[in-house]
Amino acid sequence: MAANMKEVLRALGEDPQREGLLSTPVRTEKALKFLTSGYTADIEKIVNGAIFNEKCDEMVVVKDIEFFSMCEHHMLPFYGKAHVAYIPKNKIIGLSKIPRIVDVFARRLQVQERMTQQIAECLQEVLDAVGVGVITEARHFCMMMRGVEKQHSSTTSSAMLGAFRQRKDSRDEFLSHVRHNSLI
Ligand SMILES: Nc1nc2c(ncn2[C@@H]2O[C@H](COP(=O)(O)OP(=O)(O)OP(=O)(O)O)[C@@H](O)[C@H]2O)c(=O)[nH]1
Ligand SMILES: [Zn+2]
Repeated sequence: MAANMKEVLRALGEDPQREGLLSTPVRTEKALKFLTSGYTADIEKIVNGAIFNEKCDEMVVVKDIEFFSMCEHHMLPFYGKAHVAYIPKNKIIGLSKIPRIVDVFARRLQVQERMTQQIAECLQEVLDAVGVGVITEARHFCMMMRGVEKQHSSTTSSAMLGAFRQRKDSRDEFLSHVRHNSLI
């Protein structure tokens, strides 16, 4: 990857041998590998057995989870917040695992819609929940720095599974949590 980055620098009209760029191909490779590390993540390892039997069937919401992803069309960042909810079937997940799962699917070349769906499907598979809902809100650099150059537009995408798809009251409860300012 680093060798190819050298060629990219040359194609840009740069001199890869100048001092400031000498380590750039290696740095870029490292950065890109980190930003796409979700491809090699192991969900089982990440969840690490943190699934607990608990007599609980009320909605759990973890909101305002920041994420950074890369659009697969331009390889430019899109970033924002994910809001995740589930209704347990007497099985709950360690709370920190939810942002970890968000990162697994954010750290890839993505479209926002697919990322949102993948987060929901992964949680559903891990938890066998009554329902899972995911809403993401993001700003896309490919729409800001270039192209249509809109600085203020944001994109919302959602994936509703199980009860969240079938029942308006569950969806509404989730949406009211997302809309309300934090209590703390
Ligand atoms: N649905 C969706 N589209 C995205 C996402 N990220 C980037 N895009 C869009 O992907 C499209 C690619 O369109 P093309 O016409 O092939 O590419 P382009 O000529 O660079 O398009 P412009 O951005 O309009 O200049 C653009 O409309 C982008 O806004 C995403 O997460 N979801
Ligand atoms: Zn893009």
